[in-house]
Amino acid sequence: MSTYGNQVQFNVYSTMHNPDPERLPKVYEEWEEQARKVLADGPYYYVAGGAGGEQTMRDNVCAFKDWKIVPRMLRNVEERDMSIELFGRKYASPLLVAPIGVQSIIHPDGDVGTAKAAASLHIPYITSSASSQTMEEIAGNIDASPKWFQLYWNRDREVTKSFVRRAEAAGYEAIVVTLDTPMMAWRERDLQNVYLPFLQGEGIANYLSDPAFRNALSVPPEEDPKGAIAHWSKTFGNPGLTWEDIAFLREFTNLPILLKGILHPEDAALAVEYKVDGIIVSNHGGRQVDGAISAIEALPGVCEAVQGRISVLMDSGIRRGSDVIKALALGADAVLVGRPCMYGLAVAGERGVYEILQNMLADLDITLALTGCTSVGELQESMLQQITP
Ligand SMILES: Cc1cc2nc3c(=O)[nH]c(=O)nc-3n(C[C@H](O)[C@H](O)[C@H](O)COP(=O)(O)O)c2cc1C
Ligand SMILES: O=C(O)C(=O)c1ccccc1
Repeated sequence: MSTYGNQVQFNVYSTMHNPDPERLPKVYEEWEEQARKVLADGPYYYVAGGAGGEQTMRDNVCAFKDWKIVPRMLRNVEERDMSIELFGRKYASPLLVAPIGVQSIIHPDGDVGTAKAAASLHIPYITSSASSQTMEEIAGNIDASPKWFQLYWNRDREVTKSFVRRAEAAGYEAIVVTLDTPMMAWRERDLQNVYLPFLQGEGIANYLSDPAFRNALSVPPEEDPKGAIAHWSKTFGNPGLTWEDIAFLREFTNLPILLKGILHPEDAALAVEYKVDGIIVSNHGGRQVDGAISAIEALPGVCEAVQGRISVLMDSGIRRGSDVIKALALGADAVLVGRPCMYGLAVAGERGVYEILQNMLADLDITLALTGCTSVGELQESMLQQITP
């Protein structure tokens, strides 16, 4: 047997015979602890912090505990397959790397390092509109590996259109429109640390290199960087967005469109009506609305509304293989891994992200087998028991 899962499992276990000289953690929480040690307060809390009192951020992780896996036995789980299909393309596993902006504040390897780590494990990478390196540079570093582009809808529609065309030209295979961030939330940590990386010109590479963005400036960013940053701040978010803008985008591109940040079943139904290809159930890692429902709690209601008509992905709280199992059993087709990759990046750059993802894949493959399944498609809600507090 030479499945993908078996290969990652073998790679992970072989380190028992040849211990890693860097001694990178295997315990997930240790990555978090080490990241805390290597990052200064500003960048650390930018990544690890959430909106308001951070209740939703904590709930995202805790709510997974309300569902317990009930494993099945004697089911011959020797041959396994973690692959999935989305929009007519086969992917090696149900993991994707979540779009995360400003990775230059975490490690000099930045977005390119994270993207390369994902690519070497055949995991799709979602480039953020707020990436530190341009979408073209990131794409150029991962060649034919699967990649999607996350769109922050700019107030200037010409910039938005230009981003989509650039993403198409650079080989991105889907557009993820993030809906939950028309403005930055009330983030007490960042306010206290007086830390907003964009104001230092971090995370705006796609804008500074964009012809439509540059057109709107009276002086080029090279001559007046402060003016360019000020223009970015004024135009970045778009609180005026409505479903009609989604209808416009549907006409504008043939790439699959996913809406990220859906939590309400009625919005999920609207997404179907507006003919997008998928949604991502997410509360942005608890970084936007404190007090919002956790993503895993929202998932069953959303899947019920969608009835399999479009793809449903989820993020916010995925930390281990068993979390992936639960999300898939509750109806997700795939999940996005966010902060864990950033802790890996902080600790060991590209190599750290690779380790985080490889460990999660191996954990997922093993836990899938021990649950009594040979493919992720077999996962269903009847394999979980909900514990009501
Ligand atoms: C530092 C940081 C930056 C992020 N930047 C973006 C972004 O640019 N675009 C986006 O759609 N989501 C962004 N997100 C949200 C992630 O895509 C994802 O929804 C979130 O991290 C999931 O929560 P988790 O990481 O706690 O599992 C960001 C998250 C973090 C932690
Ligand atoms: O910080 C975030 O959560 C986020 O989505 C973002 C927004 C703008 C630029 C960079 C990241």
